[in-house]
Amino acid sequence: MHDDPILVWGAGAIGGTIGAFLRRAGHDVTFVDLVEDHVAAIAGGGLTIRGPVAEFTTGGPAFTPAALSGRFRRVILAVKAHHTADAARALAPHLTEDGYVVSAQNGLNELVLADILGASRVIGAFVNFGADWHGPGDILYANRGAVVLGELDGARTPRILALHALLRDFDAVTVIADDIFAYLWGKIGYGALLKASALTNETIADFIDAPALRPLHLALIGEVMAVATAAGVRPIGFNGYDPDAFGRGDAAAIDASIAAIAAFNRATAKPRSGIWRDLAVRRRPTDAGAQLAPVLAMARRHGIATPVLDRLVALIGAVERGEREIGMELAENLLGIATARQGAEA
Ligand SMILES: NC(=O)C1=CN([C@@H]2O[C@H](COP(=O)(O)OP(=O)(O)OC[C@H]3O[C@@H](n4cnc5c(N)ncnc54)[C@H](OP(=O)(O)O)[C@@H]3O)[C@@H](O)[C@H]2O)C=CC1
Ligand SMILES: CC(C)(CO)C(=O)C(=O)O
Repeated sequence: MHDDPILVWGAGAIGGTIGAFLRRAGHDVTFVDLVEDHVAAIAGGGLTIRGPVAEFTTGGPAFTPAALSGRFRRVILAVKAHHTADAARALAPHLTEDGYVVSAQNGLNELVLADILGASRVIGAFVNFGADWHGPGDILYANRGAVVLGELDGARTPRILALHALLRDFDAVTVIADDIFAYLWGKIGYGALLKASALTNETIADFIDAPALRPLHLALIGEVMAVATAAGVRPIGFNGYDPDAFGRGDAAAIDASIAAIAAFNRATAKPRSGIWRDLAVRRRPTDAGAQLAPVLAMARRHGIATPVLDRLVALIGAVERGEREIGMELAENLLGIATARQGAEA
């Protein structure tokens, strides 16, 4: 172990999986998490990765934020979007002036991190592998998926090359992007489908494959693409998702993309999204609103209507507050907004 230590902040499904692989590869990894019994399990050598991709147990120094001391040059942040600002403020004293935080998250958290830590101390990342935290030290690594890194300005710096080499010890096909925001916006479109699927108990694959829901899929992605275009971003696809197909309304290419996304999501041990798991299993607030907040704010700034995304956030909020129950009725409610919108535009 002679490289710079790595701090994983948020050692749940994503942070725990990446950190465990790096630890197994011989890197000096320290873990931070709010969940005390999970921290104790990791510190006691009981961090288990299980599932179809890999099975092993490791461990390493692990602390709650309050118990951590020292400063680090390399931090991997993997908390949910609604915890990003709190985590950034808590980790700031542990980040060296010349260090960086890489956001292994869904959403546009890089913008929040840049505000709090300064843009030069932030590296972007996009992750689409599947994992679930099942209990202290117990993480299901359900499927491999795209892992992409990038400096916010796309530069090929020595630190991005070094981070790339590091993360290839997690997934050998990790790539560096010239425009990481294009990938993050790609995940926002794809993620809108995942969020809508979380209103039901359907698997992601069945939800995406349902012909009756196609107007909803088109409306969700259409709204995201409209905001991305206004923001000057051309989203990039991954793991079957082809945003260009949706952007140009190419029916055959959309069919192929939908089929490929469904196939990708059938080959996983995590058939439902993290948001569904928070709503249905863990019964706690999700980060759906926080992931979409900057997108909806940009839509408002550009005068773009997003009725379907607005209703999606509202319905997830209603489930979080216990006012609505997950079920197909909620997807049909959302579908009604989508078809009304498409009718008005026809
Ligand atoms: N899981 C997946 O398959 C995928 C997840 N993602 C994204 O990855 C990110 C991480 O998600 P995931 O790993 O699933 O989430 P998890 O809830 O499994 O892990 C996050 C961990 O961070 C802890 N935490 C929350 N706030 C803080 C804080 N301020 N300081 C330290 N620890 C904190 C959480 O504790 P507590 O539980 O108490 O909040 C939890 O243990 C999210 O942005 C998610 O959308 C992206 C692709 C796939
Ligand atoms: C479903 C998954 C793993 C992406 O494939 C995801 O991003 C999530 O659970 O939020």
